[in-house]
Amino acid sequence: MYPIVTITDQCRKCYSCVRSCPVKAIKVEKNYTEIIFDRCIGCGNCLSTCPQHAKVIADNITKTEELLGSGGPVVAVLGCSFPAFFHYASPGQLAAGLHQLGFAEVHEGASGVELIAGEYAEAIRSADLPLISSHCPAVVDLVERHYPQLIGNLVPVVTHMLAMGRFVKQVLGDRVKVIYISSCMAGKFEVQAEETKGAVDVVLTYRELESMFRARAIDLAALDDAPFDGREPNMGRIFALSQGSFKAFGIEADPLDTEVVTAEGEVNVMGIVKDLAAGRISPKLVDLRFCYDGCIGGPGRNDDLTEYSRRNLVISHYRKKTPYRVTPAYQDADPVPLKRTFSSKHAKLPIPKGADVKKILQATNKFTQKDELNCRTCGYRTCREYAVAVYQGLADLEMCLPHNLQQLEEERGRLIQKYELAKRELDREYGDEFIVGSDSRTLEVLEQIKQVGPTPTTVLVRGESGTGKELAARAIHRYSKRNDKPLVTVNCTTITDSLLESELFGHKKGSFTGAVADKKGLFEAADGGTIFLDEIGDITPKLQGELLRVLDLGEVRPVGGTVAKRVDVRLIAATNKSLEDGVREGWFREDLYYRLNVFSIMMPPLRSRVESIPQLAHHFLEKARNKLNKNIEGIEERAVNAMVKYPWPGNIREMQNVIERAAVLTHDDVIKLGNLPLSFAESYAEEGEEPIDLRSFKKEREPHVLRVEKKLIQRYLADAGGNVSKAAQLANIPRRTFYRLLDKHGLKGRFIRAREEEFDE
Ligand SMILES: Nc1ncnc2c1ncn2[C@@H]1O[C@H](COP(=O)(O)OP(=O)(O)OP(=O)(O)O)[C@@H](O)[C@H]1O
Repeated sequence: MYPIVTITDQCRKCYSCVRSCPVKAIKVEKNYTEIIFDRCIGCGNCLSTCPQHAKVIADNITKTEELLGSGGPVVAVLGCSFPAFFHYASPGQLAAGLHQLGFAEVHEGASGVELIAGEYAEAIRSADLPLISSHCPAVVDLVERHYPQLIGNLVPVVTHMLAMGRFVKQVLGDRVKVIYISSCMAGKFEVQAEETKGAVDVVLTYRELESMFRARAIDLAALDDAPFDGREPNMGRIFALSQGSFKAFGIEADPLDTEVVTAEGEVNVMGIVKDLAAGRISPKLVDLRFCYDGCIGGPGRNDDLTEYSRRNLVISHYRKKTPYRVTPAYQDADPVPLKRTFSSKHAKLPIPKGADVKKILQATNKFTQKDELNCRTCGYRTCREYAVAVYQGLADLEMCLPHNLQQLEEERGRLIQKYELAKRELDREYGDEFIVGSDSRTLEVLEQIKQVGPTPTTVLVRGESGTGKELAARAIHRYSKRNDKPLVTVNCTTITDSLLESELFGHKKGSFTGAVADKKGLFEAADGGTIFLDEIGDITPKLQGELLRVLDLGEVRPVGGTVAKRVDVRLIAATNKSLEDGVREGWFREDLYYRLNVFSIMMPPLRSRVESIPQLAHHFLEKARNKLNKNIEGIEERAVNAMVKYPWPGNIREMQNVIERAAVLTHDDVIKLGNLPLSFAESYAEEGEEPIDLRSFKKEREPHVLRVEKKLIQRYLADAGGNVSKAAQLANIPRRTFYRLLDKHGLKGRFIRAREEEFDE
């Protein structure tokens, strides 16, 4: 298991981790960033810099608890910096707390420092090339993974942590499990390495230990001191401090010395390692620690304390006496093997050619050197470094912020253009003359709209389907003082109830499956403007309740949220259902009904707007002409009359469709009666007819059929210019049948005569 885990859906790709990673061991995936463990040195920078806490330490508590519960002996070894973390308890109280958790013995890691001190002194004596200390696992990883040419420079001695693990296991036997507790992250990587496996079983951070105490309600400050086990350390206790290793190893540090170099912190360490690798420096020993302030500044440090107070706490522990249970087994133990080897873990990445880098730079709009801003927002120091990382698959193109901004700007321009087009299209669809008609009912509706438009009153628009309810809502908004703000239209029947709720009121992240982020609702989108809820009769009582709340309190509460937001929205609702029936039958809330029905407008059906039919017909022709881009000049009078005569249902949309269809069908520059569906010709033919005798269907039908048949024959002949063969073709019947029909209706002689006269001329 890798010691650092990415919580992928928490990552927002801010590239903080990329910026803070000293060895670029972060790969950018589509939705998150991931650690490349082959390159990672375990410095822990990505943990502390992630603002979303998307990089976390893998859980070692479970493993620790498993070991403690297994019945075998488990020994705790506390890192040298422990006094700087558990400042609220004495070392003895901490030891007592660890015993309560089930640890058989508690040791100080500082003893391990004293175990390896002699090896260090010997290594320095016999070295013939610059030595690099190997007690900081992050430095060891840095060399093994990124500067393998320096592997021979590493002091071939285990860290004090591993020395302690080997020491405890040598005395107590291999059955014992050793758990090392410190502020170090890299230690977690170190115990997994092939060369050092088995010495320490688990590495915990102080914070993980603290949460174990909390889970078991162990209050350290309330415990009596318990003695430590093993060998009592001395100078090893100051190892965690800056330059503490020299004191602990017995090396005299002299500030004027250029042979023994010491450096802490990422920048200094990286600088010295680079210098060594390049052969620019060759001191006798470089003592490196990756963390600033040494090990008391490790990634798992106690951030409540300053470096100064952490240092003081360690020094005061060094000076004080700590209770120890001294046993001969440890005092007289044989020396443990402390040598170790290192190996190259360098993962080679492909090296791009100049042309590859250039191509990547160009893909992010960098054509000249001036375009390379080196702004570092992508996490890389220079645009070229970033381009190389893209080539190596570590970074991706969308990480370049200036490029992204430019793309957004371009995209914005494109969207504005699209929006303008769509708006123009809409204006064409719902032109200024939005409600056409001069019949008394339409005029009455227009008057109502003009009156209610400028007020803040809620309006309920009623009427059959396709009678122009939405048109009326748009007109009301246009007449209102909010007409510079949005009109948001919602059709309440097209989506499910739960989705409609989140669409209208918004939702909080995680409030239901798929709610991956907070989302604003349409009420918020319409703030300052108007919302039009079409088919309001179809919403469920639960949603009716929420709606009532918005109307009463003027605030919306997002799904899954607790805090309501104020909105200023005017509501226009429409329905083709009888809400009164709804109230009676219980599917519509009475309180909401009264709240909506403050001002209601009834859209008249087409059948009661007969007077306006010619006007509407020309209006719809105009629309069809624009839509089809066809040059149609008008509608022949017969067709208009047929439409007036036609027993329309209520739906005006139907009339619009009839005209659009006719406009598609016509080959001329006018729409003719024949372009309308057949039923129009029939009803036109009935014009002036005597009242129908409903008593005998057969008797009544015959003359109607004959009349229509005759009219049709005449129409086909007219359309074919009197040419019988062509007329038969248009009617899609045999020529002989057509002749028979001409004969039957007494038209034969007339037409044939007419044709003959035509030829004579
Ligand atoms: N008086 C009118 N003048 C011009 N066009 C109209 C008129 N009435 C209706 N229309 C047209 O008829 C179509 C239907 O209108 P609208 O969508 O407003 O009706 P609706 O009552 O809201 O329909 P539904 O009940 O299906 O939601 C639209 O294309 C609209 O332009």
